[in-house]
Amino acid sequence: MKRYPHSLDLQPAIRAVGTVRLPGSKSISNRTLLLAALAEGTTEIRELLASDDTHVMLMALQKLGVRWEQAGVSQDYTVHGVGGAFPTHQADLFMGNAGTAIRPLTAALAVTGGDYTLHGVARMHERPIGDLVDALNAVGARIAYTGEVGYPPLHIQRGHIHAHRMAVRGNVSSQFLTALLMAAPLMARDQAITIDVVGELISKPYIEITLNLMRRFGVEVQRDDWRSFTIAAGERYTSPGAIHVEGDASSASYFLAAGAIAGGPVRVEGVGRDSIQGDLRFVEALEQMGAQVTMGENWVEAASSGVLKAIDADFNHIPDAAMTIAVAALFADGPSTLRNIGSWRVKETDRLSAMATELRKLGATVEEGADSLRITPPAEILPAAIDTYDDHRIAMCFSLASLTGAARPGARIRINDPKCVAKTFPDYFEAFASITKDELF
Ligand SMILES: O=C(O)C1=C[C@@H](OP(=O)(O)O)[C@@H](O)[C@H](O)C1
Ligand SMILES: C=C(OP(=O)(O)O)C(=O)O
Repeated sequence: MKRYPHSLDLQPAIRAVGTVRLPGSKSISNRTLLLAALAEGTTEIRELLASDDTHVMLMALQKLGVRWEQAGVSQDYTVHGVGGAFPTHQADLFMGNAGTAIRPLTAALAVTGGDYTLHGVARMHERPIGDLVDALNAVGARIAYTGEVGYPPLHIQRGHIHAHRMAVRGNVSSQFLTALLMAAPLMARDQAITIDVVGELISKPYIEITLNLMRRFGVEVQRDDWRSFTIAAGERYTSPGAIHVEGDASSASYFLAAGAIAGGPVRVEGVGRDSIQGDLRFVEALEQMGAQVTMGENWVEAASSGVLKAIDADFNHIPDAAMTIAVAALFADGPSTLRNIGSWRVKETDRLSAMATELRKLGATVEEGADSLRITPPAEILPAAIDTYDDHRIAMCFSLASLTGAARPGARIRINDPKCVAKTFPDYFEAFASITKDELF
């Protein structure tokens, strides 16, 4: 893995311009790995993301007896599907801090049967999983907490699943519904299964990614809006042969915001107008702020010729990319408000509180609500050492404060513990350096 120093100093840059080839989508990579493992047949996965989160998924699948090979030093993998049940019935699995690994694997292991323990880094043991465990145990799974109730570590034993209807709460994380949807065909052997969402569902576009990939692996889900999802009896995953992983739209947000703040154009390659990732809707927020965005089949570009406009919007549908808007708001012409982002509190860190603290270091006035942030930009961005809380997105989005916008110049930014970017984007700072210039041409 990459080596970064304990802290990284970013000099102010007066222009952002260039092209970045994006790493693969985390959400698509980890879903594809699991579906390929569960499917009948062999799947070629092209351009899988290389990062901590995909590493824990690959290692877990290996421990579960799934065979896969990497083609040389490329990010192309061959996964030999096991056709429903994992060959290894006992395993201790380290999940790091990957929500996209622990949640779907918990459901898949609980319904296929065996004796498994799942644990992760300290923060993983503070991230809720109770709604998913409740939904599974209610239909006969046997999942126990070995630490605090409601949180990993988990001990999964063979249960007796008898379900034609399940219910799951959707207001803490959409990953619980994603996990049940992906595991449902493993349960729906003789009868259809309906999953009802109880209460509000957050982060909805991630469910579209789940349904899209399930469809590519041969399983069609009938849905009633966002309320209930039905998987017919006898559906099973079959390999589509090959799957190409799109570039990561959340990772794209940093470069596109750089183009919007500091002139541009900045182009990202690997994701484009047919993307299945909701985070691409981040560009709508950039446009509202006054940036010019253009999009092709496999690229997106952002530029700006003036002062960014303040924004007041609901960001529930793009919780990850919304962090990028919070830093872009430093360059706006007035106070911005980000609403409906309460899920930030249960991610890599309490992101609402951490973002407020770090934005204040740069001179911003920040009001932290229960599920919102109001950011008033400073007259001048102050030099600061940004703490990253082991949160890759904090490390990445605060790099933007080193850019010079039309409203105010960027500052000298130190990023403490930058290596946390390895969760989704190990080469982030090299890619960022490649588009920042300290002279106009
Ligand atoms: O399903 C997914 O791939 C994800 C869903 C989102 O989580 P929540 O549903 O918990 O908001 C997002 O923040 C996370 O990075 C990836
Ligand atoms: C919330 C995130 O990750 P996870 O998939 O672990 O939930 C994230 O990547 O911002």
